[in-house]
Amino acid sequence: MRLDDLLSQLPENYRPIENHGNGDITGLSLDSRKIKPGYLFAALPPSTDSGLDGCDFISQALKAGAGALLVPAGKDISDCEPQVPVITSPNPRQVIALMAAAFSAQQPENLVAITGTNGKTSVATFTRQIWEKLGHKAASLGTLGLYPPQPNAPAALTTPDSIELFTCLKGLSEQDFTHLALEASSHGLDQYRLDGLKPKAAAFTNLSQDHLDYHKDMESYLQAKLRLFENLLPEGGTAVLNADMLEFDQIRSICEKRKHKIISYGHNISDLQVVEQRPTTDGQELKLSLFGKTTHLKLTLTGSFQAGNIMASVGLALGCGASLPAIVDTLPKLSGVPGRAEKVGTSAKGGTVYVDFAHTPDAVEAIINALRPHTRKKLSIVVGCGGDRDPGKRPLMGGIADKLADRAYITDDNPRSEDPASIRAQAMSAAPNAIEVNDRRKAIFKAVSDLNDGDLLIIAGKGHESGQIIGDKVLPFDDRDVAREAIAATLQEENSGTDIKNETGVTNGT
Ligand SMILES: CC(=O)N[C@H]1[C@@H](OP(=O)(O)OP(=O)(O)OC[C@H]2O[C@@H](n3ccc(=O)[nH]c3=O)[C@H](O)[C@@H]2O)O[C@H](CO)[C@@H](O)[C@@H]1O[C@H](C)C(=O)N[C@@H](C)C(=O)N[C@H](CCC(=O)O)C(=O)O
Repeated sequence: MRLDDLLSQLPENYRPIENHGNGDITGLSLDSRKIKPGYLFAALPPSTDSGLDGCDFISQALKAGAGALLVPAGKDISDCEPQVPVITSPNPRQVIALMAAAFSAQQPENLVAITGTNGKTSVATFTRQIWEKLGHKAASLGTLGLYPPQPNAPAALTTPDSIELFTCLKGLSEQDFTHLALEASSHGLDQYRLDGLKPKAAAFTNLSQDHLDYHKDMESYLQAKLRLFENLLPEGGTAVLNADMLEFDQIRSICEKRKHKIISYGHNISDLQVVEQRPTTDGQELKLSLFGKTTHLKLTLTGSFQAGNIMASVGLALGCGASLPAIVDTLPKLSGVPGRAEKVGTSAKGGTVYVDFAHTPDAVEAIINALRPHTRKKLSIVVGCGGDRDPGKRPLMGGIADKLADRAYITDDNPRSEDPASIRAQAMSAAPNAIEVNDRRKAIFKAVSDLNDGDLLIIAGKGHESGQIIGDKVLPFDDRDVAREAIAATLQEENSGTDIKNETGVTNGT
């Protein structure tokens, strides 16, 4: 594609301010290591103080055959002596996303995006399942990757970078996927990774403290998420908003100004209202008011918060034109999301073990409250906090676990480059009754071995993840596998009479 043709497809007010020359563009990349001959290289400024500057890789990109450059306006790159067209923009991140969307050209026709601190993965998964059950070819993309899996699918990030994202959307369209539910992380929205997306509907699940290492304060975090409704969802698109959120009125008024159709949901009075919830042994029974009409429903999903997630998915499916009765018919058949309130087994003495991805104060509180009705006896939780991430969360998470659970075990999550003992100490500072265990595996073994008949254990933090990040290494670690091993050990202990508690290595506790 000719560079000028590509640029002419961008909205007028987003076109780069300078354009020196023209040429054929064979592809786009924001990573010099992925440049092939004829590609345009977008040299992006760092997104954080410790990030790298893409302009430092221009020479490398030119050596690899870059056919054009996109650089930040005002940046002097004369040292690199580029002999290719150079375009400049005050916001190259946004411009490369819009270019990626124009270059890839195709997106599934029914595309929805979900933002919010918690629940994005569940809502994306349930929305995909609803569509599948209605007979559509549907996919979901987010923290769990692309489902159904496809070759060359984006990996690693919840919201992939713009080039991976739009290449993926094109691939899905070419394979006749008509529906896609996409998670929109606050990093992704803030870094314009999704600009150029054409969603029909967007949902805001909730807002609580997370990612303040990046966004600095809650207002900036909220503003990043609001970009989905203010900048990406087109006029007339459907905004699915959680009426239980403190920020509901603020978000609703933004959506009204943008002339979005609004569908509210939640426990408060709303279009898709959860009026009553009753936990059952294998799920829950709901009394709903759907646009004023009372409806009773049985879900095979554990966890009271799943009712809200289901309502968000109903709103998104409505926003893409499905009929309410048809959607409601699919709901009893929806299945849970891996690593989200996932039941992994029962210990020898009869305690049930769940794994959940909860890694924010709010999510820890929500999962405890959601699973509490499912136990007749004691509820325990294993929890840890990530290194190199918002340290303000640590005492909050420790405090909530200590206060709401009958037994809290504080251990390591992904310590990354930080000293795990120091992270645990910050969580323990607000958790006077918690038990500190200096190794996640040992903590899970101890918590499982402490379970008695009717108890319930939540292993929080890592959900579906299959690795633990220690230093710069990702070591194999899946909470579900470790929990199953620990459960097997209790059965073995019961059969052989050995005491595995002596092998749990608890270093300190109160
Ligand atoms: C903090 C953050 O979000 N950083 C993202 C940001 O990186 P950055 O631009 O600041 O810095 P950099 O990656 O060090 O490099 C700068 C530029 O130089 C380029 N480069 C770098 C090296 C090289 O040899 N050649 C080269 O061209 C890079 O491609 C990049 O364009 O832009 C990059 C390109 O899009 C992202 O890959 C990178 O995500 C990093 C890997 C990351 O870990 N992000 C996490 C925090 C994230 O985005 N998480 C969210 C939320 C998850 C959740 O909700 O829990 C997500 O959506 O996953």
